[in-house]
Amino acid sequence: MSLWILNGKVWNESMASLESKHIKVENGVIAAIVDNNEQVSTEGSEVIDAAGKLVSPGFIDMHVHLRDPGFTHKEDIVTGSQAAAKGGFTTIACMPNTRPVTDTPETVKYIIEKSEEAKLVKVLPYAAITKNELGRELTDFAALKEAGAIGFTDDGVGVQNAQMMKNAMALAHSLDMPVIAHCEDDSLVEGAWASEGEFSRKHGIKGIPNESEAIHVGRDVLLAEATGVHYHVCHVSTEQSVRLIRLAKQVGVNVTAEVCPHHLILSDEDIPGLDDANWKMNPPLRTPRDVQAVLEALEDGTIDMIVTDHAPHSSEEKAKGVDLAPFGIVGLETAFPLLYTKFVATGRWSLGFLLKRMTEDPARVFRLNQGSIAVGKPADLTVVDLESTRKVDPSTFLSKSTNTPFTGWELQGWPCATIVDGNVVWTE
Ligand SMILES: NC(=O)N[C@@H](CC(=O)O)C(=O)O
Ligand SMILES: [Zn+2]
Ligand SMILES: [Zn+2]
Repeated sequence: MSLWILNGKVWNESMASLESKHIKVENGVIAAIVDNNEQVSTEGSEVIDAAGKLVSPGFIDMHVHLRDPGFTHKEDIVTGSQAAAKGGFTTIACMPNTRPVTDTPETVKYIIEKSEEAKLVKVLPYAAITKNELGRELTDFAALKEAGAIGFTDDGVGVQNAQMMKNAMALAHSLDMPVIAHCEDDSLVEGAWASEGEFSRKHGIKGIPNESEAIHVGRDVLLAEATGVHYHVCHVSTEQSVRLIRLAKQVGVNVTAEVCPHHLILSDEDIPGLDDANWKMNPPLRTPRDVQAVLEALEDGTIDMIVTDHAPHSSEEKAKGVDLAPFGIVGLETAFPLLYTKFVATGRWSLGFLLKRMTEDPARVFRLNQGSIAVGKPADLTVVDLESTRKVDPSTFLSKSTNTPFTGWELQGWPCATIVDGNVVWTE
């Protein structure tokens, strides 16, 4: 079965411009890319008319919570994959803070099998560093790798003990696997939910200091240097973390990092008040100074990629109020239009830069055979209508959850079709 995607606009990095192309897909693989003024025979093929639309490598999101097994009232592998497809993502990596925690080969295999059955997007499971993410005992890294885990992380919590982290890194390195870290020192956080800044001062609430994140980043880049492991920092949110990662990269430590759209776009000063838990996430929205720092770090390559940290929670859970509600916001269905509207439409970034940080860079860092449009590559493609504008309306989300602070935002550049291995898995 073959497919032609006709007249789509493909980003050409060397020309820094869009060029109209016809793309042929055969057996799930890109078979030809030709100039759109060339005559092609589409007889017997499926055809997608992409005239006027962007055709991008499928977006890759290395930080997603699918909540399956165990918390399927928030999300499951199918709905999370549908939300990903609607957001233009063709590959997602899912976090192990499920119930049970993804700390055994059986749970890793369950995720792989269920996502393969769903035939939607590619789902790459992370496994936990410690059993039940309790920080007490390492999981069986070799068996988890064998089952298909792509890296180790206790996302949701920081690994508090330095020796435990060092042992994890040494073992992961011996298996040629990365360690992905949620950086948070519990002793510096205790009960707070918002950042130490204007917002916490104005409302007289306890704040989370920047050092709670950066202290783990500093510790871990030293441990990564000592062990040689590929160490990847989750959801970087502070100026101090950026400084440490930049320095570590300068001296050759094998460290990479990610940032979320909300930490690039919102600060603590945007939080409307104390009654909407959709502004509560971990790490918290930091000060405007931190927002500038992570933005500049993404731009100069200190931070390698953008991820959503899609963290669905039910409306009932979020209605418990800011102190009791769980941390986290959904992200898959708004990420691209948010970033396009805020940074590309305003002229701060080129379109190519945004696409690179959402495709080629995550593929490079995690050694995935995706992230570019080239003959012989899997036909994982996203079609985007860069002209379309629409308001964020959570009632249209395919995710089971609607916990977003972006409701009502007028955004431009919505995905309109998502193709995985040559199959259309979502279309408007
Ligand atoms: N980011 C969040 O606020 N929440 C995540 C956990 C995490 O990513 O640390 C979750 O699992 O809900
Ligand atoms: Zn985390
Ligand atoms: Zn997370």
